[in-house]
Amino acid sequence: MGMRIGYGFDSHAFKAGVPLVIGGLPIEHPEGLAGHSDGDVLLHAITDALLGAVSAGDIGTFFPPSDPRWKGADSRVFLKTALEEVAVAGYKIVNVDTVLVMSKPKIVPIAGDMRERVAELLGVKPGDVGIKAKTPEGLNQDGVAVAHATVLLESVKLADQTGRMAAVADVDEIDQVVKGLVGGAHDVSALGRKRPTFNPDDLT
Ligand SMILES: Nc1ccn([C@@H]2O[C@H](COP(=O)(O)O)[C@@H](O)[C@H]2O)c(=O)n1
Ligand SMILES: C[C@@]1(CO)OP(=O)(O)OP(=O)(O)OC[C@H]1O
Repeated sequence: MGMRIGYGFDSHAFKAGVPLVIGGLPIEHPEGLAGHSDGDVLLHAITDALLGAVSAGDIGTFFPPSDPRWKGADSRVFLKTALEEVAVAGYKIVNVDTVLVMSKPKIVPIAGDMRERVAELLGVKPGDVGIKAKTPEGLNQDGVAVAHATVLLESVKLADQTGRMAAVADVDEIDQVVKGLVGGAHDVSALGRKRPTFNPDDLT
């Protein structure tokens, strides 16, 4: 089984006097998000997408809202646990895509910073994280922030094999270039590169 997808959704109501944190990024805004934890709607959706991708339950099964330990908790803790579940299952993140739905604040001006923050927390490149935003037009939900997240995972074993196959391709390509330059057959083993053995049985 090489690839897995996951989807997560969350919503929190805006509340005055609470700091606003979305995607681990503190944002200047008169209201924050109410919740048992810090209310980071985006990290909660990504956490659920990761857990769902490896069939490991959901955020509430690990961190029940009835447990006082998670009162005011930093949502990065939830995300870290989900990342551990992904690693234990033998997968790594290919990319993550998200949609935030809220009337305010405007997300696009801070989407670059948010993308970098989320990528850092996930241990991936900013180019592997999508942050998009919509207003809840016609939904009568101006006091609410909603987040949707999808993740794609690949098996670490398969990733290693792909890397090894690429290495084989590299050696062959170099061999062709060298042949073109010096003419005739050329033994790439003389270049000190070991040709990795690829066993298709490893792909099961
Ligand atoms: N909180 C938001 C909501 C929207 N945007 C940007 O505005 C565009 C138009 O949104 P509509 O929901 O009116 O279609 C949207 O595509 C985003 O670029 C935003 O930055 N922050
Ligand atoms: C994160 C938890 C932690 O108690 O509480 P909330 O901050 O209320 O967030 P929610 O998205 O409703 O998920 C439930 C809980 O697991």
